[in-house]
Amino acid sequence: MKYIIGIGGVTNGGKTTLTNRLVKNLPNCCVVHQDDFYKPQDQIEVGEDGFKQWDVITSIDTEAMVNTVKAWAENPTKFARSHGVHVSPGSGLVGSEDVHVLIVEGFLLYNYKPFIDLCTRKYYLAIPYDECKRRRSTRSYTVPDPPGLFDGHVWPMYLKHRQQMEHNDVDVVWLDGLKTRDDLYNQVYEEIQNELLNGQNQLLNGS
Ligand SMILES: Nc1ncnc2c1ncn2[C@@H]1O[C@H](COP(=O)(O)OP(=O)(O)O)[C@@H](O)[C@H]1O
Ligand SMILES: NC(=O)c1ccc[n+]([C@@H]2O[C@H](COP(=O)(O)O)[C@@H](O)[C@H]2O)c1
Repeated sequence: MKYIIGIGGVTNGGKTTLTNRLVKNLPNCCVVHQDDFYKPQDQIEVGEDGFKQWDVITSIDTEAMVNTVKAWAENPTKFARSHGVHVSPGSGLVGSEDVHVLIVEGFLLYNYKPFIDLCTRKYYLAIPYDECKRRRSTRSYTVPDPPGLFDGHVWPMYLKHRQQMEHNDVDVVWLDGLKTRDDLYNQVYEEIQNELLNGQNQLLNGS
C-alpha cells in the first residue's frame, strides 16, 4: 500500500517541523521537499515590483518534483533504500514492508494539478499575517529576504495562491498552525495511522 501525504501551507506555517517528526515515526516513510526543486537563482524572474519572484509556481521545477514522486510510487523500496531510509520487513500489517508513505512538503503544493492528483491526503497549515511575518523575520534563507519582500511579494502571493486553491475546490485538511507542535503532530499522526489501518482492513476483508 502506498500513501502520498501533502504537507502544504503558508511559509513558516510549521510544515518542516511537522514533516520531520512524521517522517521519524511513520513506517517506511520517505520525504520530498518542494524547496529542493527551486530553479537556479539566475532563472528566478524579477517582477515589475523589483523583487525576485520566489513565491510563484514558475520558480519551481514542478515537473521534476512530480517525476520524483512518481519514481517513489514506481518502486518505494528502491527509493527508500537509495535515500537511506530503513525499510522494515513485515507481514502486511502497519509497520511492515507492504506499507509505504511519502510525505511531500512545500508552500505551493496545491496549485499544480498533476501533483494534486497523486495525493492520498492533503494537509494545509495556515497562520495569521502577524505571526507569519514574525516567524519569517527570524528565518534565514539561502538568499536573504530584501527589505519589504514579505509585504510586497510573499504575503500577497500566499493570498493569491490560497484563493486559487479554494476556487479550484482542492479538498485540503486545514491545520491551525498556531496550535502547539505536539498538538499538530498528534492530530496528523493519528489521522494517518487511521488511514493506514483502514487500508490494511480493506485488504484483509478483500474489498
Ligand atoms: N506549532 C508551532 N508553534 C510555534 N512555532 C512553530 C510551530 N511550528 C514551527 N514553528 C516555528 O516556526 C518557524 C518556521 O517553522 P518551519 O517548520 O520551518 O515552517 P515552514 O516549513 O512551514 O516554513 C520555526 O522557527 C519553527 O520552530
Ligand atoms: N529555498 C530557497 O532557495 C529560497 C530562496 C529565497 C526565498 N525562499 C523562500 O522560501 C519560501 C518557501 O519555503 P518555506 O515554506 O519553507 O518558508 C518562499 O516564501 C520563498 O520566498 C526560498
